[in-house]
Amino acid sequence: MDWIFWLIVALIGLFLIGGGILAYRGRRGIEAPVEPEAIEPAPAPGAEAEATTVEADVEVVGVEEPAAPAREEIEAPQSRFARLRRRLSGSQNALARALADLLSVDRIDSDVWDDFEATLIASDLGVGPTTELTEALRKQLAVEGVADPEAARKVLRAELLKLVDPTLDRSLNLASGDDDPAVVLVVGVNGTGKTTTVGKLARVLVAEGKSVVLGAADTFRAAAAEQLSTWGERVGVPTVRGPEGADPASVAFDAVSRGAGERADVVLVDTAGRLHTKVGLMDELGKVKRVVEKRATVNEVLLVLDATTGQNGMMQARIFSEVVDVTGIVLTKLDGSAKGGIVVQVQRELGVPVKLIGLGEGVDDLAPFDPEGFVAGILGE
Ligand SMILES: Nc1nc2c(ncn2[C@@H]2O[C@H](COP(=O)(O)OP(=O)(O)OP(=O)(O)O)[C@@H](O)[C@H]2O)c(=O)[nH]1
Repeated sequence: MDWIFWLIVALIGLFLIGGGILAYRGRRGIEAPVEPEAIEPAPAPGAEAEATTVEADVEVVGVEEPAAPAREEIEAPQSRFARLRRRLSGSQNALARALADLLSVDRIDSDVWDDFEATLIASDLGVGPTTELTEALRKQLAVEGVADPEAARKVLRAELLKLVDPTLDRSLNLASGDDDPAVVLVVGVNGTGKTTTVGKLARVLVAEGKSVVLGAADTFRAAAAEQLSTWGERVGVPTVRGPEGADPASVAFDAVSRGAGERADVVLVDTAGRLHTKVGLMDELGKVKRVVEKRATVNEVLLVLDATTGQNGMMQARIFSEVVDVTGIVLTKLDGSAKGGIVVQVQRELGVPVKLIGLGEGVDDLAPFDPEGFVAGILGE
């Protein structure tokens, strides 16, 4: 009977070992990290040909992963703009000075008007708006006079506001399709503050709870992609970039594909803006837009202009607007410019509103443009 006893012991042993293995495997199954499903964005109809060329053109070498998702509190838009207002009302502001001078004289004779006009032109208001403003003020102040500076100031405020045009829609169009992200192309000459603007804008959007992907399509300068990746890490969003000298359209396409694959809300694409030749620029930016549009709709083309460059900036604005359909202007470095008049001139010439302004090098120094606040700043209020 011994053998029956030993058989029972062996069976119990086997049962216990088998059960242990099963229990261990079961636990591992729950604890094992779930592999993310690879999402391959489906090419848009008709996109295959150019997308294939694009992929053959260049290999996108890296997708910089963000260090950690950042969802910090950022300064409210109104208070960001209030800082600009304070900076504008500083004494270096030519427009503010001209207006203050006008209000301080007892009698406005033709010399005073001539000086006034010259200062307005020097502040980049443009000849047309300068003439309009002077004419309107001459008419109204001839009736009401400047004896009552408060009343005169009111006239000035109203006329300036008319020039800046509070009726324009300055909101960013970030309406995305069901599956596609909203795409914003940021264009402009290098050095105007494009990359910085993309970074600051990403920060604002992330703080609003939006998911963002950055595209470093400024492949001309390796440092530009590096700079954008740094912003991406800082803000906690991925940056899609290619090797130095890669086809910008390819990088832009990949960034938008990645955004679509991840169901991101917005893809911000930083482009290179070398004004080597108008044709070259047209080819480059035209191709970026065309290729991106095979994957998703381009919602906004934001032109970044450096307010300190005055008439040179206006020339750039004209060229870019001929090359690509600009939908909004970002005026940077208004903090360091005595030439706030460029807001009026550039809107007039391009027929496109200033939507955002850069007012410093800090991470929160980008604000939505507010016409009333801007005019108040110019008037030193
Ligand atoms: N004062 C001030 N400086 C700014 C503002 N916006 C950008 N800058 C500075 O302008 C310089 C150029 O900015 P970038 O963002 O590198 O310009 P970019 O157009 O991308 O040029 P590349 O980097 O050459 O492609 C940087 O030193 C920024 O910090 C602003 O609103 N005010």
